Amino acid sequence: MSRLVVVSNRVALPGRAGSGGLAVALQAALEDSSFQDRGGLWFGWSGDIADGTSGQLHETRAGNIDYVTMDLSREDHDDYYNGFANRTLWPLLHFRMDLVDYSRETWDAYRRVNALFADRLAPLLRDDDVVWIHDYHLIPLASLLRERGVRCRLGFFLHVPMPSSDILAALPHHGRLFEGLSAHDLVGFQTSRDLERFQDYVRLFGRGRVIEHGVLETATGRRLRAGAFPISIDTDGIARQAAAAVGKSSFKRLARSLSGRALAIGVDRLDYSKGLPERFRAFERYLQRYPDQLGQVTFLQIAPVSRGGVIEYQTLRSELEQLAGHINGGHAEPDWTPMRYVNRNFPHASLTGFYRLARVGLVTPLRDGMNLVAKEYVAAQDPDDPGVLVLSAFAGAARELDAALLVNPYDLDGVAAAIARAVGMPLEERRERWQAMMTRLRDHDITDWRRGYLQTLRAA
Ligand SMILES: O=P(O)(O)OC[C@H]1O[C@H](O[C@H]2O[C@H](CO)[C@@H](O)[C@H](O)[C@H]2O)[C@H](O)[C@@H](O)[C@@H]1O
Ligand SMILES: O=c1ccn([C@@H]2O[C@H](COP(=O)(O)OP(=O)(O)O)[C@@H](O)[C@H]2O)c(=O)[nH]1
Repeated sequence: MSRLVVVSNRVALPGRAGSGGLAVALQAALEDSSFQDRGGLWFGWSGDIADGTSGQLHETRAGNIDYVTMDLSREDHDDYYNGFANRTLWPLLHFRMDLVDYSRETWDAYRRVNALFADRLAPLLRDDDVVWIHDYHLIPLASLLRERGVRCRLGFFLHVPMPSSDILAALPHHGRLFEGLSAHDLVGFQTSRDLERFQDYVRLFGRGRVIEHGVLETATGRRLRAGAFPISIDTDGIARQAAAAVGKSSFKRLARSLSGRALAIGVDRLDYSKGLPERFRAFERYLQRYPDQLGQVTFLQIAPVSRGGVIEYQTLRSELEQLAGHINGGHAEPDWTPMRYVNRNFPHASLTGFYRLARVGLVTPLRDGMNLVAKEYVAAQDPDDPGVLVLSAFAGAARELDAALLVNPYDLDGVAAAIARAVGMPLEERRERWQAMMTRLRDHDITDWRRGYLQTLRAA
């Protein structure tokens, strides 16, 4: 059986805390016991900024996984990660043309860092490896590996949305960037909508052809497979962890602090794609519109700081601080604060308990590739008394979790109404909705995602 080599910008290094669905999901996929005996290599950025130049490698091993990571210099980190990846591609891929940065320097740095990834990775590869490259940071990597003589099977998975082709075409270098994808044997997306939009792009702007659904011919005449592979979670593992969390002090402290009130919870990186200002405003709208429920719900928003070096994220942080203060200032009582806003990162072992305690899970991104928090919230519920998921129709997860209360995150009245409905929902309806979502998550867990993708890649 061939070795699996996973390549991503973000690596979940053993013993290092961090948030973000890609690292959480890949770690779960690689740790799966049914896979462990084959072993694997995870290659990516070390998370550290070097004093000098980029490229210093670090190696470590845990279980059957080798981790090889590379430092970036301050300049490369600023221009590749903060710059082209997170100020150009991230807003573009999340339908935010208004936030796209068009500077040419960061595009050069993006190409340079991808070339360095290729230089360092190519000597580590064997011809019978299966290489699985992840996300928008590394779109050109496969073509750069091919230029360096790499012949093994190469797959790509995009964790974020694929926007409509008209949006992609607004990027000055879109042709050069996206033709790099054709060096892969398989390109995977989160949902069939993302796949369809990519096929439209290849047809309308990429000078390629759709031979049949999921089989494309690019401008260079090369054929590649493309498909939808919705990422998932370790469903049973999360359920077990949540049940066990009830005995933990973090769970008990939070439960005590609610004084019998219902909890609504949001857990998101502090990112404008997550729709946090809209969610805060919708919660305020709920407080205004449903006076009969006033004082019954406490909203806890956990939002660890993310990409703090990027100006748009700094601005968002200030906006949220103001909004949280405004909402509490206007609605708090001497014995009740409607909103709690926390910028800390919590380990999964605590988060799963918080999810289980929450009567309402608020997951309302403006756009999201998948959103694993939505899936984790469902898996963490008590089957006898499950909470209600309020989920944005614009998250990839909404395609599978359609038994949630689906909302348009821009429609504050609609979100407020969904919160009120969730708070008052009878037990029987909560159980029915939860059961439908949990069945889906048990059938399509993280192991199913990894197997489905890799089987298709091996067959491609
Ligand atoms: O690595 P960071 O810059 O700290 O950001 C964290 C990750 O954010 C994005 O996650 C995406 O992947 C999730 C799993 O597939 C998905 O559920 C979510 O919708 C996406 O936003 C990003 O795509 C990753 O590369 C980052 O590591
Ligand atoms: O304090 C936190 C906040 C988030 N997460 C995890 O980070 C991931 C976020 O993934 P998601 O797909 O929801 O969004 P992303 O951050 O990748 O855009 C989930 O597994 C969360 O449980 C965490 O471990 N601690």
